[in-house]
Amino acid sequence: MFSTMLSKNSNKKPTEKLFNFYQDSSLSRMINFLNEAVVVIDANGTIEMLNSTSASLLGIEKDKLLGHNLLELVIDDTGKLQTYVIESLDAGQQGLISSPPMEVNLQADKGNKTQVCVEMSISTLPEAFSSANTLYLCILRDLTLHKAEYGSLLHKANTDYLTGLANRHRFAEYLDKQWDVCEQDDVPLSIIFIDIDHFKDFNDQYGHIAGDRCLKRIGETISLSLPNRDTLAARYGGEEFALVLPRCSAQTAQLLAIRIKRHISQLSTRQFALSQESELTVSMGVATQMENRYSSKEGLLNAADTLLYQAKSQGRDQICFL
Ligand SMILES: Nc1nc2c(ncn2[C@@H]2O[C@H](COP(=O)(O)OP(=O)(O)OP(=O)(O)O)[C@@H](O)[C@H]2O)c(=O)[nH]1
Repeated sequence: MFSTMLSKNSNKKPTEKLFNFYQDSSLSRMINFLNEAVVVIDANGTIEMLNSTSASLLGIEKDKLLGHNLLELVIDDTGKLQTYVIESLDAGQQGLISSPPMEVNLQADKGNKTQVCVEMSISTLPEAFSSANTLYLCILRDLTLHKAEYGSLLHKANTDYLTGLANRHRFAEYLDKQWDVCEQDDVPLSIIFIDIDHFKDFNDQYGHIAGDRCLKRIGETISLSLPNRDTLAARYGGEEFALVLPRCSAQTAQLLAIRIKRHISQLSTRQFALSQESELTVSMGVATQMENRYSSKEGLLNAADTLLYQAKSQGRDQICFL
């Protein structure tokens, strides 16, 4: 599999087996003791030495890698990384270099993994190790675990734990971005606020656990009612939800609000494992930025909030919009 990968990328044969020369060198013996994945390349990127840790990182036997070009293993459609590595190597010919670490995807052959994400740093080896040719030490650090952990932390930082919707932080970030798009492209942007009516009474009557189940179910109902992937639904506060609707006119936002309200009203309290049937209603405020109606995103948010409180003060269970 690895040879197929390489032959796809290059018609070149492995370069003259200079690596045989280095195989028993003290450097080669030394890197084999290291826990870090280390690859030694020449100025063209040809792999002259590597240790077992790097071979196992890529899931490719050492002998198959020796003599091949490290750049052929780099996966980068733009070619920017290859250029960067080549430039670093060229610079290394002029003097000692130590490139800042960069994130690279390398071809691999590990079970069902055909690539591995690593942080690569390149430094020139002192002449004493290099004989006639300049050699470079590439240290590869596996980022797979780090990336998975980062992804999971990012998800947690942006998500409301109870409902799985976006949290307020993510809401603010997304609104910022969409406000800029709305200003630049002169397209509408709508906000919907949704607040459960008399939720304190619900909690008092059925308890907080049932209250949590109710919030979760309403979150799911909102999610399932969203028109497209650009719409962001967030839990804005305790029993309040908020939606950002990019490129969405006032009329479309109002129709969506009506749909969500209908779907929520179809939820029966029996679904929250309660014996008694009682009505669950929400109040909503809908505001749209169009024709520069608001001078800031805060103005837009205030408008949606004021409309929500108008809906509450007019008797709840209704939608207010301009
Ligand atoms: N179960 C549960 N309750 C919550 C959570 N967050 C906030 N609440 C409750 O939501 C209720 C909100 O009460 P209020 O702000 O008085 O609003 P309300 O009773 O819905 O009345 P109106 O909004 O005026 O219709 C409080 O009882 C909070 O304890 C939560 O995560 N879980």
